[in-house]
Amino acid sequence: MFLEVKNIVKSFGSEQIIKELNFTLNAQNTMSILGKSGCGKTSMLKIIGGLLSPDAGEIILNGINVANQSPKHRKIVYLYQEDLLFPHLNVFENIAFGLRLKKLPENEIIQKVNSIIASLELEDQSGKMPHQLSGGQRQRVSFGRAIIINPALLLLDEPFGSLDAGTRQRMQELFKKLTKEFDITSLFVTHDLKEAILMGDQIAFMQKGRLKVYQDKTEFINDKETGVQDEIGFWDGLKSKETISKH
Ligand SMILES: Nc1ncnc2c1ncn2[C@@H]1O[C@H](COP(=O)(O)OP(=O)(O)OP(=O)(O)O)[C@@H](O)[C@H]1O
Repeated sequence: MFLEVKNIVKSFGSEQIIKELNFTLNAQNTMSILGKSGCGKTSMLKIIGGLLSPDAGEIILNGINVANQSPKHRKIVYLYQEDLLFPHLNVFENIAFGLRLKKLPENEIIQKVNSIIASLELEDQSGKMPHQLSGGQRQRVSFGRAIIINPALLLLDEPFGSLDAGTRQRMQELFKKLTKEFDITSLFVTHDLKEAILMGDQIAFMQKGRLKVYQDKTEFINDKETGVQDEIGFWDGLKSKETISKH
């Protein structure tokens, strides 16, 4: 198993916000995590990424317990909705940043960055500064910056939350393509039911600090707690009202 999270617990004061977190994830798979506001999703990602210390538990990544390692040693990238691009660097340099830190030869940097820019369909934007880009384009640059350093695990916190429906759909398709192309393993937090189903090889639902991982999408869809049945009921109700009004 590529990622094993074992018995993670976390409290703030008397409030236990993460309760016995246990799950596993195979390499090159995406787990969608759905849950209401305040249920503990961001805290869980921050613990796995090393930005928040758990009170107890283990995070085993590729056979190594990283729970006590600093964030920069974990090879985990945490990407959230408000992407953080360097405002004074253009698209190419924002994406190249991680490689420059590693002091790779210039020709290798150029080749790698241009190849990612092409995969992200950003060829025409390469010289632009972040403030000259649309929200969806900025989000793609963030992906590029994350992917180019080959993270062992990518943590995505509602990455498409601020995008309009059409851009969001294109980003979902692009993300699917890139995860295959770059062998990415990821946890994908979303508030959107459809997105959770589309993006995840596995689906989990968080409620009051407890994570329930489903065996398959059917089990997730049939669980009344997730809200999928209410959604289906809503559309079915609308359809039958239309049928009645047509007659
Ligand atoms: N630094 C902190 N100190 C005290 N309580 C905190 C802290 N950070 C988070 N919490 C609490 O922990 C709980 C979980 O917060 P978290 O941000 O993980 O939720 P979330 O599921 O990501 O919510 P959202 O979907 O709204 O982003 C909330 O009750 C929140 O108030």
